[in-house]
Amino acid sequence: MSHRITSLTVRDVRFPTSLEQHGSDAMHSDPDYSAAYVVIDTDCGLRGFGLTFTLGKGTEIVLSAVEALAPLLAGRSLQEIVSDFRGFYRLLTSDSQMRWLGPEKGVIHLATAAVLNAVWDLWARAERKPLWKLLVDMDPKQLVACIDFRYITDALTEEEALDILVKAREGKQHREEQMMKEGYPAYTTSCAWLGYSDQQLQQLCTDALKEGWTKFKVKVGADLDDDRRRCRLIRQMIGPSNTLMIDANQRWDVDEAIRWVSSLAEFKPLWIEEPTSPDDILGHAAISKALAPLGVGVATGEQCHNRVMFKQFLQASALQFVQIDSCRLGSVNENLAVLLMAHKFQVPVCPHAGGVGLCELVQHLILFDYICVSASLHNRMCEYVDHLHEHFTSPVVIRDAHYMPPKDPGYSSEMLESSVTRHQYPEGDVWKQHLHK
Ligand SMILES: C[C@H](O)[C@@H](O)[C@@H](O)[C@H](O)C(=O)O
Ligand SMILES: [Mg+2]
Repeated sequence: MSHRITSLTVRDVRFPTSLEQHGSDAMHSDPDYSAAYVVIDTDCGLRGFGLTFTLGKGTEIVLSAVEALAPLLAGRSLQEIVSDFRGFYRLLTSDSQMRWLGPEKGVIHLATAAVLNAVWDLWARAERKPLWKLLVDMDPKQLVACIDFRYITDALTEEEALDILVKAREGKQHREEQMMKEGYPAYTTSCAWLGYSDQQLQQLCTDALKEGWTKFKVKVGADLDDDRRRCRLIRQMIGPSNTLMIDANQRWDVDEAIRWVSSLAEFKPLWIEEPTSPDDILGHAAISKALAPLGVGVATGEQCHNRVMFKQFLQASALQFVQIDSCRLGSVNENLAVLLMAHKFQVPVCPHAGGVGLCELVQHLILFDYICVSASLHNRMCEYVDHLHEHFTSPVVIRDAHYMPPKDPGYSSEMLESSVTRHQYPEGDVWKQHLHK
């Protein structure tokens, strides 16, 4: 079957999460978790669903960018796209007029992510496999053919990428079975958003410990005394052997970051996430160097806009944890490049998730990473946030603080139509209520 694309629609879907301070951090005090939600229709009735994540205002700008890319898909068949996926990725990212808007960064790249996520979903559905399994079953040559190596060959060549994938075939079957049984380890960020009170933090942390969570992330960066109090509280609750991470969401200058984190080091965080501007590679390198003696690593990636940036972070030893994001990078294609580079540089990948739909999507990528690339769980875990899963047709399944591999065909990116209609901005019922208050 050809699965020829007949139309692409995109909708502005917003959830009023800021009302309860869910998702709040030192830079984003009122996030309304939102998505530019894409649906691709084909002539045989099969549909592909994709999204990119936003924080509310400005989602309409992403919608315009998606609409600008849409003609590049019209009339093409799925086969035509995936048989030269590298070429199609390049077509989308290198349009000679639209690339001026990026290239491969900002709103236009978020749009690329949303569109290509829908194409990957369509492909996995056409193959009747969850996306992670589609990737796991793909031949290394076919996987490599999805990646645009332009700008990264000084760090990773196509031959090296192929070699990594071929070598990792050993033990692959066993790792797949292990994932089916145990799932992929996760950590939770749901207990300690910056806008939560100490009491709320204590209650959520107590509940999470009961549910079997052992790894916790706390938001920091607005006020040092508050941070010390909150980190002490959570460290006392989780005990010395559980894992604590801290996340400043880009709040500091480089020296300030070093000073601030040094004074939180007694609480033994595994990493400080986004200490400074996500574009400051040398700044992150300086912070990494200064904090290494204290046993604190640097993590970043949720706003690292493309593979070229990740390449330089890795080359400059500027990060110790790579946080890929399913909706920031150019979909699976670009994420594959980053997973393979991280493996070459021997830096663990701990994906960014949460938001709306990010857990649903990125679990597929990290399962693939373990089964077919890294073959290691050392210092590795995938973020989990307990919001908005009920709006998806195949929500994540967490068992004992592990992501259980999705079974439904696709990229787990389809939202319930009723949720989309209710949350569409500004005409959905949820927004009519809020906007008219
Ligand atoms: C605004 C968002 O909730 C962020 O705070 C969130 O993505 C966060 O950085 C995270 O690491 O989960
Ligand atoms: Mg973060």
